[in-house]
Amino acid sequence: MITQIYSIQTAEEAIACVEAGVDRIGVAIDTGIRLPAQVNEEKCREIFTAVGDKVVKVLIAVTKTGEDVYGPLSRLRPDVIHICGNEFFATPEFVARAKKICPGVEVLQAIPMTGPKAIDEAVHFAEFCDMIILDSVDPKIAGIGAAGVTHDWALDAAIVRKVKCRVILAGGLGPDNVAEAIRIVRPWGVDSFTKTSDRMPDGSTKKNPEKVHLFIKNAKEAAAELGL
Ligand SMILES: O=C(O)c1ccccc1N[C@@H]1O[C@H](COP(=O)(O)O)[C@@H](O)[C@H]1O
Repeated sequence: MITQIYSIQTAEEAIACVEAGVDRIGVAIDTGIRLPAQVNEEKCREIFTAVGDKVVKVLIAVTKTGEDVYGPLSRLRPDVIHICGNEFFATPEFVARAKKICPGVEVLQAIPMTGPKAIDEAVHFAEFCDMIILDSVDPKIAGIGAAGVTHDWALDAAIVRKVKCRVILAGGLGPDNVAEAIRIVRPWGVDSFTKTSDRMPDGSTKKNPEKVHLFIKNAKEAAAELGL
C-alpha cells in the first residue's frame, strides 16, 4: 500500500512528509489555471531537490491541451506526471511524448468519480496509462480532485477488480476514514490533500505533519491486516 500526499508547497513540508514515512509527494504546478496549492517551477525544483530520491516525486497538472506540461516535464524530471484537468485527458500520444521527453516518467490519469460511467472511463485509461487515480469532483475546483469529499467506494472497488493497472484511491481521505476505505476498495495506493492539511486564515493550506503521520500509520496498518 503506497501513500501519496498533496499538495506540497515548501521544502520543509516535503521533508516533514518524508520523516512521516510517505511514499509519494505531489506538487501542483502553475499552468495558468488557479489551483488551491500550486507553486511555480522554481519552488517545485527546490522541493524536488530537497527530497532527492527519498520519495517518489509527482507533478500534478491541470492542463487544457497537454502542451504546457512538456516543458516542466523536461526541466523538473518528476517520477510521475498526474493529469487531472477536466478538459484534457491523457492520450496514447501524450503518454509516448511524455516518456520521450522525460525517460522513465510514469503517467497517472485522474478519473472523475461522478457515477457508474467512471467504470468504462477507468477501463479505457488503464489500457495505456501506468496508473489511474479515482477522485471526487468539486465544480468550484479547476480539475478532478482537491474536493475534500468522498464518493461511492463501491464503484472504486468494482474498478479495482476490473482493471489491470495500479489504482490509487483519492477523495476526502484522512486519518479517520482511510482504513475503512482500504477495506472496501483494496486499492494499490491511497492519497490525501484536504484532510491532511490545515486551512490558514487567508484561505491557503499548509500540511499538518501529525495528520500526515496518522494517515500513513492507519493506511499501512489496515493494509497489513488485509495482507495488501
Ligand atoms: O492537489 C491539488 O492542488 C489539486 C488541484 C486540482 C485538482 C486535484 C488536486 N489534487 C488531487 O486531489 C486529491 C484529493 O484531494 P482531497 O484529499 O479530496 O482534498 C489530492 O490528494 C490530489 O491527488
